[in-house]
Amino acid sequence: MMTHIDNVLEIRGLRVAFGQTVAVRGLDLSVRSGETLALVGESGSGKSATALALMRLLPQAARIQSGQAFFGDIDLLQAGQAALRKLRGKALSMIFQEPMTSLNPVMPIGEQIAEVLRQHESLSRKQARQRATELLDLVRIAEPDRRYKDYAHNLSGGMRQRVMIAIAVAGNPRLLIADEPTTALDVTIQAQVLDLIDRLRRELSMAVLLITHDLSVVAQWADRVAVMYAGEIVEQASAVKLFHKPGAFHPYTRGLLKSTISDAPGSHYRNAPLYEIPGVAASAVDESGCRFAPRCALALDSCRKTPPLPELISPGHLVSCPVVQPRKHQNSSPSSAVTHGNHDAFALR
Ligand SMILES: Nc1ncnc2c1ncn2[C@@H]1O[C@H](COP(=O)(O)OP(=O)(O)OP(=O)(O)O)[C@@H](O)[C@H]1O
Repeated sequence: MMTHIDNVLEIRGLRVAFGQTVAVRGLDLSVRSGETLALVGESGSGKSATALALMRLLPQAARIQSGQAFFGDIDLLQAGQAALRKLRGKALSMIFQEPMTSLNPVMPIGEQIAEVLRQHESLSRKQARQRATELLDLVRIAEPDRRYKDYAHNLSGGMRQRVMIAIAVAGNPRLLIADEPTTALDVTIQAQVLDLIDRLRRELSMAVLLITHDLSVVAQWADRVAVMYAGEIVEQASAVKLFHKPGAFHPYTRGLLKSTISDAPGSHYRNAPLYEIPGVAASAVDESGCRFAPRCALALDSCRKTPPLPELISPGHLVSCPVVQPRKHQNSSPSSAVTHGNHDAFALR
């Protein structure tokens, strides 16, 4: 097996558990070469567990129960440590939320980059220094020669994240996994860092799997969006479709969209009132029916019993919800949808 020619990564049936808690339950997802795919969902939905499973960096307490994740012809979930060492930081790279914890506090940042370079390729000290300085320049750190000798604590949060990005792209990755890369930063710095990642994506022809809970980030920087709820992908669509076109969306996605005041130019959710999805996130143990049903105003009786399967409702738009395909379920009674007077999903179709 290997990935389809257009895909850099193909995940099938990924299941990750922390003891009894199933964090990721049968996740299917592909990342296309060169695209930014945003993996979106609220805290605890399993985004980080997915990323860490792909990198094979899950904590001891976690176990990959099943699945495949093809990166070229390598199944990341089966690969041995030697194969993983050859991939990580090179063809497959990751940046994390808090760069301070990943940088060595007692080694100048330039030297840290040079050291990573020397692990990748056989470079002389001088060549590694030269290339590290170029990388600092690539991530737009001014006066890279001088900054080479700085320590992490001399840098602002945004600069530290730039250094981490320089390290992550040093091996020319085909896929960069960015897990909440800007959550710890001020909003203006966030935009700069995301712009940087996007520029590098184009210049280095890499794909980006952007993990975030922030839909305004998605609207601006993603090509496609996968919405995750309680360990499953409930919807996949292009960002254009999600933010700029009316349509039928998964009730959870609609809640997310409504709860985000999107500043994206032209977004039809712009200035929408802040909206909270009622209820708490699904218990990670309960297995039956749709995981979102207990919080869903549109849930049918059948939703509580049968897990919904993903259906292609328009080109490139997959939804796991029978309610957004009402014509196929004319005999079911959309009881709560009627009593709540919430016909959006039907009206928009
Ligand atoms: N170290 C751990 N031990 C036990 N359970 C964990 C651990 N890490 C995560 N989990 C559980 O796995 C599930 C998914 O967590 P994960 O961190 O992947 O979510 P997330 O969507 O990335 O959330 P966040 O945005 O808060 O990081 C959660 O239900 C969480 O309780």
